Amino acid sequence: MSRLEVRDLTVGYEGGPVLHAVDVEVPHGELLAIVGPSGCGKTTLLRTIAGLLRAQSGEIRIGQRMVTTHGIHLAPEKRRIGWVPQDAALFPHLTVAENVAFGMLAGRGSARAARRAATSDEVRRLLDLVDLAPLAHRAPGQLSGGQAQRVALARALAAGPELVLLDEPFGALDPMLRADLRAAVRELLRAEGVTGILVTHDQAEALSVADRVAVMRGGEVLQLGTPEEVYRTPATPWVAGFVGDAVFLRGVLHGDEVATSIGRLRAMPVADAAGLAPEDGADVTVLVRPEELRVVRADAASVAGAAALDGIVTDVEYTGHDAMLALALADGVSLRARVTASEFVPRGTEVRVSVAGPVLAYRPEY
Ligand SMILES: Nc1ncnc2c1ncn2[C@@H]1O[C@H](COP(=O)(O)OP(=O)(O)OP(=O)(O)O)[C@@H](O)[C@H]1O
Repeated sequence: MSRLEVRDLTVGYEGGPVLHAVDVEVPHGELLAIVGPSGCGKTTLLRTIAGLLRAQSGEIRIGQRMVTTHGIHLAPEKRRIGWVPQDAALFPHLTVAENVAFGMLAGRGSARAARRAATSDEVRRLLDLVDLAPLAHRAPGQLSGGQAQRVALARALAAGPELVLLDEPFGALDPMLRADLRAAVRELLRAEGVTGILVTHDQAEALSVADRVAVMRGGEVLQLGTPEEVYRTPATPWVAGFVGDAVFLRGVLHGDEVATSIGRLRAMPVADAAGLAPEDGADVTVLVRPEELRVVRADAASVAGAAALDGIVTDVEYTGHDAMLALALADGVSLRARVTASEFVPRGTEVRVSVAGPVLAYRPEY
C-alpha cells in the first residue's frame, strides 16, 4: 500500500521558510490535487516529497517507509517516485520506447541499456496503456505536446513507482487536449493502483479530476478535502473565492438566520481553524455561490419561499450551458448570479432575486 503521509513539514531556501508545518495525507490509490496562488509553495512541496530538497523539520512517509525525518533523507532515486514535469523533458536522442525503457531502469540506466530494454513486454504494455504503441520508434521532436506528456507519464510509471508526482503536466496544452489527457491520467493511475499528486493552476481541473484537493496559501495548507467539501464548505472565505466564483455579503447572525443587504437568509455558521464559530448577534461574512441565486423576470410569477429583491440585469456572460448575470439591486448592491440556459434573461431585464438554500456565515476577520 502506498499511502503518503506528510507531517509538520517545514522547508525553506536561503531566504527563510517557504512551507510552514504542512500536513498532507493521500490514501493509497487516490489522486490529490494541490492548488494555490503562484509562489505559495506547491512545487517546493513536490520537490521535498521527491527528495530533491531537504526538509528543515517534519516527516514524510511513503507506504511503510519513512523517507524524510530528523536525520534521515532517503535519496530521490530510492523513493520509488515517478515525476511528470510540465514540459515532458524527454531525452531527445532516445526514441519514445527508449525513453519509457529509461524510466524502467530507475535512473541506473544508460542510453545503451535503454535501447536494449525498449523491446521488452513491459515497455510495450506501458505504450499500449498510454495509447502510443504505433509511435514507439518516433523521436521526441516528432511528437505533439499531448503525445510527449503521455510518454512522460509512461516513463514515470515504468519503474513501478508507489507515488507519481505531476507538476502542471497539462499546462502547455490546449483545453480539449488537456481534458482528454487528464481523464487518461486519472484512468491510468487508477488502473495501475498508483497514488498521485497533481499540481495545477486550474481550480476547475482540480475539482473535476482529483479525489481530494489541498488548497495552499503562503506555505500553509488551508484546507484538504473532497472536491465537494472544498467547494461547498470552504474553510475560509478566501478558500471559497479561490476555488470558485463567490459573492460575499456583510451580515449579522441571528440564530439560524443572517440579516444581509439582500434580506434575511438561512445561515450555517462556520468555525475557524481554532474551532471558533461566529456568535449570535455577531457581524459575519456571508458566502453565496452565484448558482445559489435565483433570478426570475419581475413580471413573472412571484418567487416562492424566501424574500426576493428587485434588480436589473446589467451584463451577461453567456457560456452556452449557463450564463453569468451581473445584477444591480434596487438598494445599490451588485451581485453575480449563474443561471442555466432555461433561466436565461437578457441584459436590461428587470428581475426578482432570491437565495436558494442556506448560506455560510464566517467570522469577518477570518
Ligand atoms: N531555489 C530557490 N531559492 C530560493 N527561493 C526559492 C527557490 N525556489 C522557490 N523559491 C521561493 O519559494 C516560494 C515558493 O516557490 P514554489 O515554486 O514552491 O511556489 P509554487 O506554488 O510552485 O509557484 P508557481 O505556482 O508559480 O509554480 C516562492 O516565494 C519562491 O520565490
